[in-house]
Amino acid sequence: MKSIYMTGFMGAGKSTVSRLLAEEMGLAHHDTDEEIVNAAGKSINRIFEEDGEIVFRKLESEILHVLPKENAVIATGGGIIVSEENRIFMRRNGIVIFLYASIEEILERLKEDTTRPLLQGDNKEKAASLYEMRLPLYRETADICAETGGKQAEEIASDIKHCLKGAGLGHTC
Ligand SMILES: Nc1ncnc2c1ncn2[C@@H]1O[C@H](COP(=O)(O)OP(=O)(O)OP(=O)(O)O)[C@@H](O)[C@H]1O
Ligand SMILES: O=C(O)C1=C[C@@H](O)[C@@H](O)[C@H](O)C1
Ligand SMILES: [Mg+2]
Repeated sequence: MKSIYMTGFMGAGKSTVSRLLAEEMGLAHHDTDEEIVNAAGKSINRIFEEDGEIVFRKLESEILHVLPKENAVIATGGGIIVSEENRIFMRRNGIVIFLYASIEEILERLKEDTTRPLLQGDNKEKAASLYEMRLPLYRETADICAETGGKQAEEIASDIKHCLKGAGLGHTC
């Protein structure tokens, strides 16, 4: 089958849910953020600090293009959809699943997190404006939208699997 690209804002649960979904469906699992860290040999924070976001985005797009286009579940980074070329690539080559969580839920999930450079500092307005700017891009790129609020990762993975099996594409949220 075509690979599954999981998209959504930071903290939506892409890394967590994609791993479970891959296990449940017997597919390979990849995470663009992990691949970037491995390729660069340093953390995302350090890439942003030492090389800048533009270099990070270039690596992210390169990695997206070389990951398997079949039989894999791929967790993407929260900003992958900012590039139109990446959006077109994912739509053309795979099934795109948008994990939706409200900004309140995201800020709650990530309140202790120090690994996401774009959310460092206690600037909720900045996070909310990035979220609002990206929301239409997640929506327009998605084949399936999965609501994550109030659900455990296992339940979300299982909902997605059933949706895919029933070919119930086209959910909105
Ligand atoms: N459904 C959920 N309910 C509550 N917490 C969750 C849920 N899914 C994930 N989390 C928690 O939220 C945090 C972020 O999850 P995860 O790393 O999977 O997000 P992500 O979408 O991959 O983020 P990023 O875009 O930054 O890579 C983790 O601490 C994880 O345990
Ligand atoms: O939303 C974003 O722009 C990001 C999300 C993370 O997955 C990482 O890719 C990085 O922290 C940037
Ligand atoms: Mg992740």
